[in-house]
Amino acid sequence: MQNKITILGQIEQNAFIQGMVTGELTQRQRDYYVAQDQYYLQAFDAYFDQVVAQVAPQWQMQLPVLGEAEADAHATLRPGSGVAKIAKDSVNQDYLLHLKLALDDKWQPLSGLVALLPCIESYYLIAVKFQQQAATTYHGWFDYYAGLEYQQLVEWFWRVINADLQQVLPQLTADDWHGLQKIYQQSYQDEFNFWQVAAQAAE
Ligand SMILES: Cc1ncc(C[n+]2csc(CCO)c2C)c(N)n1
Repeated sequence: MQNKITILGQIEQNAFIQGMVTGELTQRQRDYYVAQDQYYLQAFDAYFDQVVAQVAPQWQMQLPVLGEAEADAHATLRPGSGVAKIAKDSVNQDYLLHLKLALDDKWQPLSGLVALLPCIESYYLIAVKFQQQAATTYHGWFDYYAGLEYQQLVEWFWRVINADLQQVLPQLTADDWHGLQKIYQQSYQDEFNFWQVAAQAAE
């Protein structure tokens, strides 16, 4: 998991994240991020449902229900009319393809959960890290992802992955284990790339 820490560190230094912390993002950067994320979340929701359908009913029942606050978190980025004209980019497509392939991997739902975990946990870890120092401009974003409701979703993922891992561990070969680590790793890399292209969209 060493690499996770490295990539998360890079994400934290990314210019878009830092712009949310200091309150200095251009309209174009915000529009670009929100446009890409609308495409992303649409696909993500379907993948998420697919994975949840494969976990034990006991876990399904414990899945925290998120309210509408996430849309508000996005709204704090104040997207403008430029959003509608931005097409899905290749970083986004590569990320979604990676998720799709992970959901077809033989270890389900584990490989799906492991692929989706960085999407879920990285936002929480970023928000917790910068919540105290973030300027008021985009504070709603940090408050939402560091908040109790979102934290419960992250903890659900960690619990379900741990339980599932315990169960299948005896059957996992070294190659399988390596494959799962690579899936997790790649999602972190794709998260980083996603922030990078948004940062680069500055005018
Ligand atoms: C590129 C990208 N990666 C992760 C998230 C975070 N995220 C993914 S799904 C979801 C809500 C759960 O239904 C959240 C918070 C994002 N928004 N965009």
